[in-house]
Amino acid sequence: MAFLEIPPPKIHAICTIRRVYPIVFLPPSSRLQLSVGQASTPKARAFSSLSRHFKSMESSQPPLSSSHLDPTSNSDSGDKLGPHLTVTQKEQLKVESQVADIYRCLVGVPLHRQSLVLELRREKHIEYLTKGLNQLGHTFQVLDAKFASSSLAQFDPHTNCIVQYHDLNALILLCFSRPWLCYWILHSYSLLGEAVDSELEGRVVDFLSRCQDKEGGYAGGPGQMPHLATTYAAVNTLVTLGTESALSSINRKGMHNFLLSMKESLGGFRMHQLGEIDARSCYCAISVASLLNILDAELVRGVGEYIASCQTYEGGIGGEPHSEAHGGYTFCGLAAMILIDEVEKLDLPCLINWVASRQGIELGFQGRANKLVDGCYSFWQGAALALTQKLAPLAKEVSEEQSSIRATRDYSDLGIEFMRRCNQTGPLFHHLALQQYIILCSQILEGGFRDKPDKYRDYYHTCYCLSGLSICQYSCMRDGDLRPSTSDVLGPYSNLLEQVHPLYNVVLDKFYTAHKFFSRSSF
Ligand SMILES: CC(C)=CCC/C(C)=C/CC/C(C)=C/COP(=O)(O)OP(=O)(O)O
Ligand SMILES: [Zn+2]
Repeated sequence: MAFLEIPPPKIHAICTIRRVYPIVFLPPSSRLQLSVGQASTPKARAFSSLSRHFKSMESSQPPLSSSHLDPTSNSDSGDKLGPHLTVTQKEQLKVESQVADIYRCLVGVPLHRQSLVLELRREKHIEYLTKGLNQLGHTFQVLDAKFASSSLAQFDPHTNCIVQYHDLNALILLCFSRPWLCYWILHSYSLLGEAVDSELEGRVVDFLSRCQDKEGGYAGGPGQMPHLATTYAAVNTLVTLGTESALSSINRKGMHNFLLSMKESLGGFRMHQLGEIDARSCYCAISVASLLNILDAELVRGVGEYIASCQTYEGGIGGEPHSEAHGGYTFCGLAAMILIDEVEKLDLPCLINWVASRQGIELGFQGRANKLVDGCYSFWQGAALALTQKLAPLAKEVSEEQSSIRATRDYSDLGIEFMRRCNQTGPLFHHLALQQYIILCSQILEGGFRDKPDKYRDYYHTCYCLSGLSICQYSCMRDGDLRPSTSDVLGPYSNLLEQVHPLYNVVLDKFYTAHKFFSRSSF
């Protein structure tokens, strides 16, 4: 077959596929594409795909899909993929083909040029983020629901309704609230090692103070109802700013009352008054309480049992009991369990097995079985596995004695203690392969990151692709290591980002500052 003529060892040299993957990544659909391609020799084909790739990355516009791979196309060429394939199967083949095209670009590229191709475009990302920050500067008006959505969705100007969205996760979970935009942009900025000036910092603190409900908690905008997800975003933003005025602007007593008022009799938390209860709302509540040093037995009661009841037969965690396992909820459930020190209630080996199996042939993660790869799961799934590296390999039984200790348990140092633990194993995912997906398939050369080839960049994916990249880079750290070794950072070492605290997804140094600040006083 023609595709076999492409020499495989070059890709192998960039990313040694050790565990799940074959020596070289060439998915079956690449055979199809090569067989209908124009170029006549393997080298010519590799170079024509190289230039197509660069063109599409440079324009930052999604490349047009070729009609024979368009899953919605009913033309007879669509049948070349097989007349009996479902829409999802066709979409999967299309993604595999696009990703294969991108990776094939590296075939024959000399090592010193590979490093260029794998470079993190820091300046461009900062430029893209700064554009968003400047909008924040304009008193946040431009980031109201209608405007904020421009990076995620298109609005019909007549009805003011969403007519098209680019990422359902971002859309349904985050509701375009402005604290989320603050968090995505400022956290990305801090991962890149950038600080904001004091004028902008003051505006952000002032704006978030206006989102803070007088009874506690944060809303998506001034005068709106407080919500756990926006509360999480606002608190993480203020911790990321890390100044005295940012940290002291949080009403911790009010926050404790708000979290208690969201608590439901069986242990879970409601997202907002009369809102839904799920693993995500539990994580938001627990993460915020832990960061602010207001976590106590009253807030923790029943959370472990609720989250354990969301773990499915597959091993991952679903939103609610009996829902499908999903990477987003798996991260939330696992992180919350660690923060309340009840991780033994989960079937950990089964969870690890499920998450590790979500890293696919494209080298990135999917969110759930039989769905498409997406750059944002680099964090949700990657961080879940990074968390398990620090846990004892097997779940332990809880004794009666241990559960009685819980009633008087001090939760204030769990985030610190967790980072002191050494890794029990090496990474349980392919950390170099994932970096390859993030840099080559999600990174936009003009700045920002996207879900996958053929999608637009947005701040949500920029935040979670960078967070996932940081998780990968630091996943091999051993006791006493100050920085990751060069062999664990794909591309030039200048790609190295700041380290994140995987339980909260804030930069580690910012976490330490906040921890010290909130340890000083009780609320
Ligand atoms: C802290 C916090 C708010 C965490 C959120 C965690 C998170 C990302 C959850 C995902 C939930 C969900 C319903 C995804 C399905 O989207 P989809 O069907 O568009 O995507 P898929 O095909 O990849 O499953
Ligand atoms: Zn996504």
